[in-house]
Amino acid sequence: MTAALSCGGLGKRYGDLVAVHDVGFSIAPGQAYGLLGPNGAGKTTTISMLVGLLRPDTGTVLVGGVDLAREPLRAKSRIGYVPQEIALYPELTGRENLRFFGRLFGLPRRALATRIAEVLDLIGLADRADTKLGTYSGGMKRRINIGAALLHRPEVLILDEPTVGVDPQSRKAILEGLERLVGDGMALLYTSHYMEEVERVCDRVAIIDHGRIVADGTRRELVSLVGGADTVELVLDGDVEAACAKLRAVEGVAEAVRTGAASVRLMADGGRYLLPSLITAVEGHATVTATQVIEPDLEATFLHLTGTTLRD
Ligand SMILES: Nc1ncnc2c1ncn2[C@@H]1O[C@H](COP(=O)(O)OP(=O)(O)OP(=O)(O)O)[C@@H](O)[C@H]1O
Repeated sequence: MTAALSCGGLGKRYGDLVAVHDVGFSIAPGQAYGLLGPNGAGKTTTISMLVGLLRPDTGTVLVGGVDLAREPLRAKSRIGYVPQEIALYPELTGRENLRFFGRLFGLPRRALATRIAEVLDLIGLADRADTKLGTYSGGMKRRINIGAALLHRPEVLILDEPTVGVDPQSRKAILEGLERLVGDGMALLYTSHYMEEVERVCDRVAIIDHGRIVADGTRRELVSLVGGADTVELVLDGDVEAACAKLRAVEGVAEAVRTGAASVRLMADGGRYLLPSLITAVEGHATVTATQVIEPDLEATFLHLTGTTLRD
């Protein structure tokens, strides 16, 4: 089967900074692929190259087998792109905003009215369609943004952190809407630094850090990379930096990083059995006031592979 979207050897530099290096993956119709990485990892730069907004220094992008560099219009017509920034008209209603974008895509007037009604249903905003956009919450505006990207029935939908700054109700509507689209055969590229969303929406995930894909696979494949290691979170009272150094030296501890003024997160094989040793190790520097042991998930995989947390 021809991939809905594939790329290989993608690279981009900004002066001396390597923003993206040798990124490649392939997404089948009906598959949701996640790019998971912290701010600055290179997600937006990668997406900008995939949608034809930024010319790659190296590599190729194929949309449904069509080469983006050779046939940009044909390739782009198959993509729906939802950027991070919202660019809509506050004085127009939700429906009028969609109409504006539909005309921009050159969709015929009559077909457009029907399509707008379908899209409004899909994004769960049919009942608010005729009120001015200026009265919408951030999450509702984001849903209109997603609707605009769907009007021309793209085969691939690319979303750049679609739930940042979004209220819980809209977040739920967005995630459910995306799951329905994927169920109907759309290919999805979803970027986020929210591990729970990527775990929920995506069949396959690439972990991206400093512009490189450090691992990719199904959730299960990625989590198995951590082996049996648990994540242990400690809240400490005292000299946290010195305590962190002591924790790193405890046998069985793979990494220990500070995650806040008084908190440390570490990875350890059989972490739950190490708690007494951890508490003893920090004695003289700090007291452990709370502990939590978490079994491996994508966040743990990320920490294991990169030595940093997703949100620092
Ligand atoms: N136009 C630019 N000029 C110079 N450096 C840039 C430019 N755009 C991005 N960068 C740098 O490239 C790196 C990757 O940025 P990018 O925006 O792709 O990351 P990201 O993972 O999307 O993060 P965010 O979620 O914050 O957008 C960062 O170090 C960023 O500062």
